[in-house]
Amino acid sequence: MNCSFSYTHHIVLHVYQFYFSRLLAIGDISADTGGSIEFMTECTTIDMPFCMYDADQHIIHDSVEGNGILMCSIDNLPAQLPIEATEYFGDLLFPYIEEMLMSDASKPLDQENFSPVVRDAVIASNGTLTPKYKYIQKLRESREYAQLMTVGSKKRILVLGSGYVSEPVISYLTRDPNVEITAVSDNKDQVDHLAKKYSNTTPLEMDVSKSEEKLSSLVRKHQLVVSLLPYAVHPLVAKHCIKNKVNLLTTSYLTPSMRELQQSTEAAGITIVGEMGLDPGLDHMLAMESFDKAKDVGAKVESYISFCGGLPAPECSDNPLRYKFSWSPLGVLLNTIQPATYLKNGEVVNIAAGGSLLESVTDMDWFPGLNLEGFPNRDSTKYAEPYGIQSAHTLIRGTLRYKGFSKAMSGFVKLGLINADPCPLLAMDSPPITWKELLCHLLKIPDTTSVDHVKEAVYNKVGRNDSNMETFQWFGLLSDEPVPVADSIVGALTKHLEMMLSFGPGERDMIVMRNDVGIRHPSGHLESKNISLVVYGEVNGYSAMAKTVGYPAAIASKMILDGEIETKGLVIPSTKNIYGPILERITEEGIFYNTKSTFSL
Ligand SMILES: NC(=O)C1=CN([C@@H]2O[C@H](COP(=O)(O)OP(=O)(O)OC[C@H]3O[C@@H](n4cnc5c(N)ncnc54)[C@H](OP(=O)(O)O)[C@@H]3O)[C@@H](O)[C@H]2O)C=CC1
Ligand SMILES: N[C@@H](CCCC[NH3+])C(=O)O
Ligand SMILES: O=C(O)CCC(=O)C(=O)O
Repeated sequence: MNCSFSYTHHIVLHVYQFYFSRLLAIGDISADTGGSIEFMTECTTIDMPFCMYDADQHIIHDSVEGNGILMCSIDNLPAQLPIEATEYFGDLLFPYIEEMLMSDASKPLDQENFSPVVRDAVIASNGTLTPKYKYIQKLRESREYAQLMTVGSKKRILVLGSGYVSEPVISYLTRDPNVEITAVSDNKDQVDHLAKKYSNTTPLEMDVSKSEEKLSSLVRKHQLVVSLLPYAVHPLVAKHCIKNKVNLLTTSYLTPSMRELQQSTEAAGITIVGEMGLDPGLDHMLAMESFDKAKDVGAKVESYISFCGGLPAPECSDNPLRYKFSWSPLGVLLNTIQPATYLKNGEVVNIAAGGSLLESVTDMDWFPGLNLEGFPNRDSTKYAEPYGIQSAHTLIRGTLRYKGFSKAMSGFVKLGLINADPCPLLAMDSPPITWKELLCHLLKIPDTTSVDHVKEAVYNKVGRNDSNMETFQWFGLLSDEPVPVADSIVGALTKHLEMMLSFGPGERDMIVMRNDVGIRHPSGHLESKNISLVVYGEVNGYSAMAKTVGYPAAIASKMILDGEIETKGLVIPSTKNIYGPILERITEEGIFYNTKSTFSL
C-alpha cells in the first residue's frame, strides 16, 4: 500500500490484527515525530534505518526480529540521495560540457552545430523557445487565461500602446472598478509606469507585430481592444479581432487596408470604430453636429473648412521648426510627404506626395495672436459622402503649424531626410555614422568633405536659403554627432528630433481646431458658422493632445462595452447616437468649444 495517511496507534493495531500477514512495513517520509504517525516518538537514522513497532504491546524496539511492523522514518533521507545522484548525473553530463560552454545563446538554434542530446536540451535560444519547448508558451497562456477568468464579471479591455496619448484612456476607463485593463507595449518602462499609476491595470511587454499567436490569444480573452499603436499595425490587430469576434477601437484614419476589412468585420458581427480621436475624431463630430442641425432646419451645407494643429503653447515654440511633439513623432514627419486632395470653389485640387504639401501653405489669421499657417491634410473629398455634403463647393481639411514650420521642414524633405525606405547604413550591425557623414551620403559627396563644402552642396540641393541652413545647424545635421540606429533615415531623424523637440519641465502644449461651415438657409441667407476648440496642456498633467484624443477614445470605448454603440462593421463618429453623447461627455473632462455665426445675404 502506498498512501498518504495519518496513523494512530488504534488504526495500526486494527490493521495489524485484521491484515496481520499483509502489513509488513511502513515507510514514513514525513519523519515528523508524534505527527502523522502518532506512535513514532523518534526518527530512525541512516546508520540504523529500521525499527519494529509492536502494535499489540504498543512498543518500539530496535531489533528487526520478532513481532511488529517494520518502520523506516529517516528525517534527513533526501539529503542522502544527491551523493549518488550527483555522481551519476555528472558522469552523464561531462561529455557535453565543452559543447555547451562554446555555444552562443544569441544565435538561432539551427545555426548551432549541437549534438542531438544538447540540441534537444536547449529550451530557448536567441530569445525564442525552441520547437520542442514551444508548449511552455501555451502553458503560460493557459495560466494567464485562468488568472483573467478569475476576474469573473469584470469587463476586460486590451489597450495596445503606451505612447503620448494612452494615459487618459486608461485613467478614464479604470474609473469604473469593474473594468480590468491589460496594457501592452514593447516599451516596458512606459507600460509599467501606467500599470503602477492606475488600478486594475496589468502590464505586458510585447512586440505585437512579432508575436501574432500571443496577440490572438490575448485578444480572445478581452471584450474590447483599444489600439493606440502606430497606424501601420492596426490591420494586423483588426485581423485578430475579426478572427476572435472582439470589438476594436482606434484613433487612426481608416486606411485602405482597414477599409478592406469592412465585409469580414460585418460577417464577424463586430464593431471596429476608427478615427476616434481629435483630428480625426472631434473634427468629424463637430462637423456632423452642425451639418445635422442645418439639415434639421432645411438648410444646405455649401462649404466646410477644418484645420487642426497640435502645437507647443506659444511660449514653448522657441526652435526653428516652432514645433514640439505631442503625438507619434514618426506620424508627424511622414505626414509632411503625404499627397493631398481637396475641393475649393467647385474645383478638385491634387497635391503630389513627396513634400509638395509644404509649398501649399496659407496664412491662417482667425487667431492673429497665434501666427498660424496651414496646409492640406490627406484626401478631404472622400468625406463628402459620409458627411452627407456631396453638393458642397468647398471641402478642405488641413493641418496647422506656427508660421515658419513648412519652410524649415521642406529643407528636411529636400535633403532626403523624410525617407521611410530601409537604410542598411543605419542598421545596428553597421559602423556608426555621423550626421555630417549621412548628409554627405545623401548629397553623394565624399564623407571627408569639409563643412564649408558640405554647406555649398546643401545650398545646391535645397536652394540658397540661410534660414534653412541655420535650421540644419541648430539640429546638428552638419555635426559629428552620431546618427541613431534605425531602420530608415526618417526613423533616425524621428529619434533625433524627439530628443530635441520634447516638452521640458514646466512646458505645455496646446491644440487648436477651427471649423468653418457655410450654411445656406431656405431664406437665402448664408450663415458663416465657426466652431473653435482650443485646449492647453497641463504642466505636470495630461497634454492637450492626450486629453483631446484620449477622452473621446475612452468615452467611445465605454459606449461600446455598455452597448451604447451597437453598429456592426467599420464605424467613424459621424452619427448622432455616437457624437451626441461624446460631445456632451467631453465637457465633463474640461474640453469646451465655442460656436459663432454671422449671417449675410
Ligand atoms: N486621431 C487623432 O487625433 C490622433 C491619433 N493618433 C494615433 O493614435 C495612436 C497612438 O498615438 P501616440 O500615443 O501619439 O503614438 P506613440 O508613437 O507615442 O505610441 C505608440 C506606442 O505603441 C508602442 N508600439 C509601437 N510599435 C509596437 C509594437 N509593434 N508592439 C507593441 N508596442 C508597440 C510604442 O512603443 P515604443 O515607444 O517602444 O515604440 C508606444 O508605446 C497612433 O496610431 C497615432 O497615429 C495620435 C494622436 C492624435
Ligand atoms: N493634424 C494635426 C492634428 C493631428 C492629431 C493627430 N492625428 C497635427 O498634425 O498637428
Ligand atoms: O494614426 C493615424 O491614422 C495617423 C496619424 C494621425 O492621426 C494623423 O496623421 O493625424
